[in-house]
Amino acid sequence: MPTFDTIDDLPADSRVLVRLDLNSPIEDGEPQDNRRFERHAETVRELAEAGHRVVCMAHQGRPGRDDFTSLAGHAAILAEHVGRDVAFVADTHGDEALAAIDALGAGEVLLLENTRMCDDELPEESPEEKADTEFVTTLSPHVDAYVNDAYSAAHRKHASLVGFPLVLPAYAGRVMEAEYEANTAIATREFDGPVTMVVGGTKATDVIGVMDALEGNVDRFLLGGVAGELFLRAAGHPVGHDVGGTDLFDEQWERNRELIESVLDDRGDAVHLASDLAYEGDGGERAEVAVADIDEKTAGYLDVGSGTVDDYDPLIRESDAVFVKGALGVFEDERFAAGTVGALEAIAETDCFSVVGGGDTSRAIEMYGLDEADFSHVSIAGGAYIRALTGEPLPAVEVLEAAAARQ
Ligand SMILES: Nc1ncnc2c1ncn2[C@@H]1O[C@H](COP(=O)(O)OP(=O)(O)OP(=O)(O)O)[C@@H](O)[C@H]1O
Ligand SMILES: O=C(O)[C@H](O)COP(=O)(O)O
Repeated sequence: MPTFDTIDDLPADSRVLVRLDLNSPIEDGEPQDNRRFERHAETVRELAEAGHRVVCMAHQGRPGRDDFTSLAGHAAILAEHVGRDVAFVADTHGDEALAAIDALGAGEVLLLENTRMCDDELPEESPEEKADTEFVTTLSPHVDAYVNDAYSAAHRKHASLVGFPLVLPAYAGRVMEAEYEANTAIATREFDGPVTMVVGGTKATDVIGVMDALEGNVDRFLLGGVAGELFLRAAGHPVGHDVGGTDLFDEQWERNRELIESVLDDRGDAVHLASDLAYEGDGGERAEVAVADIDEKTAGYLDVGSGTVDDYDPLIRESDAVFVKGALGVFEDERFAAGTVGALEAIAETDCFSVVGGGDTSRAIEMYGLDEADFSHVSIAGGAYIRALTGEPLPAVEVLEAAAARQ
C-alpha cells in the first residue's frame, strides 16, 4: 500500500497547488483532448466541490520542440471535463500569477502557464535543490498545500514535481492513487492463477527491460510487435531486421540481443512467440504467413497472424491477471488490428485483474468500441508505467511519501 497521504487528508478550505499531467498531442498548435483531461478533471472537480481554491499547474512538450506550447487551450478542455470555469493566466509564478492565486474564491479553479516555460523547472536536480528555486519559494507562500496528481510525470525530478512537496504539506490526487495501485500490482499483489503480460509496440528496448525485471512475477509473456519479431530472430527465424527503410529493428537488436537471448535461455517456456505474421499483400489486402514458412523477410510484418490470435486467446482467458504493454500490431490500420483487438477483447470478456498501459496502445480501446469499464485500469502513463513495472522508484512519489512521514 502507498504510504502517502491523499486528498482525503487535506484540511478543509485549503488553497491548494495541484500538479496535473496534461501533456498532450498537439495538432495545428492546439492540444488534442485525451484521457488525461478526463482523469485529472475528477480530482479537480472533487477539490472544487469540496470548496478548496484550486491552482493547477502542468507542462506541455519540451523547449525547442513543436509541441512546446502555452496551456491556454488546455484550460478550455479541462473546463469542459470539470464542468466549471477554469481561469487561465499566462504566467508561472510572476505578479500576474500571484494576484490570480490570491484572488481565487472557494471552489474556483485556475490553471497557470506551462511549468516548462520557467527556467527553474527542467534541469533534473535533487528535491532539496528544486525546493530552493525561485519558482518554488515564490509560489509556496501563496498556497496552503500541494497535491500531486501527475503520476505519469513522477519519474522526472522537476521543480513542480519534487520541489513543492518539500516545503508544503503534500498529498496524492485521485489519479496518482489509482495509477500507483494498479501499476505496482504486478510486483506487489499475489494472484491465485496465472499472471500474463502482453508485450508489443515499437519500443522494444523498454519492454525487454520490463520482461527481464519481471521474470519472477509473470508466468507467461505473449509477444507481438517489434519485440516479438526480435525474439523470433533470436529463436533463429529470418525476421526481426529492417527492410524497406524502417529503423525499428537493427539498432534495438544490437542493443538488446544479449538480454533477449538470456531471457529466452532462462524463461523460454514462459515466452510465447507468434506462429504466424500478417503483412500487406500485393493488392493491399491483409496477407498472412506461417513463421515456419518464412525463408526471407522482404516486407514489414504489421500484425501477428490469426493463428497466433487463436493461440493467445485461451492463455489470456485462463489468466488471473493480465498486463498489457504495447500493441501486437499496427492497430491504427484496421487490416492490422486483429492481434491487438483480439487480446483486448479476450481481456475485456474475462473476469481477470487487468492493466492496459501505454498512451498509444490504450487508444485501441476507444478506436474499436471496447468499454474501458471492462478493464481494471487503463493507465495514462508511459515512461512512469515502465519504471513502475521494473520496480524503479519514482522520485515524485518518494517525496510524497517523505511528506506523509513528516505530516
Ligand atoms: N509490427 C509492428 N511494426 C510497426 N509498428 C508496430 C508494430 N506492432 C505495433 N506497432 C505500433 O506500436 C505502437 C504502440 O506501441 P508503443 O511502443 O508506441 O507503446 P505504447 O506503450 O502504446 O505508448 P507510449 O509508450 O508512447 O505511451 C502502435 O502505434 C502500433 O502501430
Ligand atoms: O507525457 C508524458 O509521458 C509525461 O508527461 C512526461 O513527459 P516528458 O517525457 O516530456 O518528461
